[in-house]
Amino acid sequence: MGLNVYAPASIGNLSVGFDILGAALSPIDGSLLGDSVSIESSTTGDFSLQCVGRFVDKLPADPKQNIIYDCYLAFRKAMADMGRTDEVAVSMVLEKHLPIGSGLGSSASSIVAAFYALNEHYGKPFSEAQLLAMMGELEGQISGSIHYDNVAPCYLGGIQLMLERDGRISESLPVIEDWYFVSAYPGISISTAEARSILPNHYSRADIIDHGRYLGTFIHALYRGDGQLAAESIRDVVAEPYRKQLIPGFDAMREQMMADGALAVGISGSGPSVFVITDSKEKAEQMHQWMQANFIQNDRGFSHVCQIDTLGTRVLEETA
Ligand SMILES: Nc1ncnc2c1ncn2[C@@H]1O[C@H](COP(=O)(O)OP(=O)(O)OP(=O)(O)O)[C@@H](O)[C@H]1O
Ligand SMILES: N[C@@H](CCO)C(=O)O
Repeated sequence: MGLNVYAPASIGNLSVGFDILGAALSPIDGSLLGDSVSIESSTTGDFSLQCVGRFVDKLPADPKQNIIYDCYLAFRKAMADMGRTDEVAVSMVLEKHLPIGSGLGSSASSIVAAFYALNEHYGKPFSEAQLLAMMGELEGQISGSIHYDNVAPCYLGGIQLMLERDGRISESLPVIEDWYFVSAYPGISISTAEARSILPNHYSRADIIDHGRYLGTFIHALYRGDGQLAAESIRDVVAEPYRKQLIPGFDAMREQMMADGALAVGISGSGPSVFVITDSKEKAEQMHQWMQANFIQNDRGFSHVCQIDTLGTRVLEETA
């Protein structure tokens, strides 16, 4: 029996909770924005990985350099640690729909889809919390430090706040139902590790106070269902001032979106994708058109009108 698992794109940080907030995205036109992984028992007795999809060309040529293989090794080791050593190897297919270094949680999407598929295939040996811990570790291998703000929303859906306590890595926050997100990827790539390395090691007292106030107000406003206040609190003093120089046309885009009635504008994860929040579907469609005409740099770029994906990672198909 085989399975096909889909893991949605995500916005790390949400511009107000660096490394500790993230949201999963779902295009409102019903299309899928995320990687998927198919899995079945190997007929040769060896692990195999085949990669297909629009953004496959920038993946490492050797499947054993793909993060999916590291997920498989980590999963098998964890199973061996619980005494399961005689399991049959698997054949996996990765459909790579998220561009690498996009700010859409591309590696997270592959990692989460892979672990979820492995867990389903081997009869769910691990709990949600155990899987999330493994996902975070693998994401940390790629970007240089463990952060869950892509893997947690990608896996669990919704808006996630990282608690990072034993067994409670992440918890869901309330979602503002009438928020529309325009998510635009300009078509260039930014390495997460590099985008982290340009951030300051120290912040001023004023920045720390502002950051605490914006984040506290944001979470308070979500619990009150006050979308206006929540969106107004989306202000980034930690990353945007330093990272926006890596994104061509960022300031002009922000100015245009605010003039067009955006409630908030920010960098998606470590960029170069950006997100815009509005409470009007019509405005979101207009902003999406503007992004396509003005922000996207080449034919690899794209834009989508999305809402929060509350389902998270799921099985799309089971085959006999
Ligand atoms: N399945 C995979 N998906 C994405 N990246 C992979 C995968 N397998 C290996 N890699 C490697 O991992 C690195 C991912 O880099 P990085 O963390 O900057 O990108 P990302 O996770 O795609 O970024 P973002 O979260 O901004 O979308 C690249 O060097 C890429 O070649
Ligand atoms: N929180 C991470 C997300 C990376 O996608 C960062 O901004 O570096």
